[in-house]
Amino acid sequence: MAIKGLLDRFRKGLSKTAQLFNIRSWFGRKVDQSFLDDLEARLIQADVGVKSTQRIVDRVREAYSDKTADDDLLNFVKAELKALLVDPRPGTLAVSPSKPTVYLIAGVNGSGKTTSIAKLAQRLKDEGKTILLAACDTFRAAAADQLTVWATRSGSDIVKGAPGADPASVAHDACDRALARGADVLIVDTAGRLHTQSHLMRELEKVRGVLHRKISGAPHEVLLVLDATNGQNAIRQAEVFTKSIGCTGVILTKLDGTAKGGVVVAVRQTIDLPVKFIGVGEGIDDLQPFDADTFVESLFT
Ligand SMILES: Nc1nc2c(ncn2[C@@H]2O[C@H](COP(=O)(O)OP(=O)(O)OP(=O)(O)O)[C@@H](O)[C@H]2O)c(=O)[nH]1
Repeated sequence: MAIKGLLDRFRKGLSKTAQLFNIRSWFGRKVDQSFLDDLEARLIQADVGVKSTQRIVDRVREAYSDKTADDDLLNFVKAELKALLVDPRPGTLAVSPSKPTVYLIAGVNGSGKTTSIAKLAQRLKDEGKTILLAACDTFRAAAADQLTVWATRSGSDIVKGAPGADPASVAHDACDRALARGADVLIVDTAGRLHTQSHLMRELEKVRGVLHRKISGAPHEVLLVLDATNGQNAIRQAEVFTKSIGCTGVILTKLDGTAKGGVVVAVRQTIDLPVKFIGVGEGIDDLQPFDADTFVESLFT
């Protein structure tokens, strides 16, 4: 997508957070304690996180005390946010040298997992790849049906088990089919789980184990789907999942529905996971690769 188109899509999707960050409306104000308090409150409200907020406010205090807020200060705040988002790791998804590349997708119910898998499948399909979906959420009866609808729409193949079947055995069958058919990518959907349900965590570890045994280097990414509207709670979920299954990246959904867009900074700073994709709407094109520059620019329109 052209840079301009991407920026527009980000802007539209992030407009709620951008309303909080309307520093332009503060132009002409003196940078005094009341200004710094306002800035702090906005950053906290946007769920940037306490530590990162403090760092930004301190840096603004050092550089701008008793000056007047202007474009220069705005650019300074943007640069501070970008610095907090710098990530040396590649933003793109890992690709295995041999077929199939396996992506394991996890996240609590309602986080936007199924929708994100559908959007990801469509994206990879558009790149000319063949996709196999594995419906390993056998816990929730409707999950496989939902995934089947999306598989049909994106023209992807799907492996599913009977309701209540062992998810690890579905994963096993999916690996066999992906290998037999030479699929480029195997995307594995898993049950949504709450961190209090340790048996479900163990189940996820079991699925991971099957993928690892069946396919060289798999899973090549373990992507955690987090709902941005949960703000700091999403961070706590991420800590639990990462401990259990070693996530490699985050898909942060529903940024369009929240002013808590600052949670992107918290994900990077608190749990040290790269945000790989962000969801900025319900449409099939609304899963976008995360780009720190475009993200920050979209917050200050
Ligand atoms: N506005 C908006 N809605 C989204 C986004 N991603 C997902 N949704 C919506 O969130 C709701 C839940 O999404 P699902 O994909 O069903 O969530 P899930 O995690 O698979 O949940 P279960 O199927 O219950 O396990 C749906 O109504 C989606 O359309 C997004 O980026 N923006």
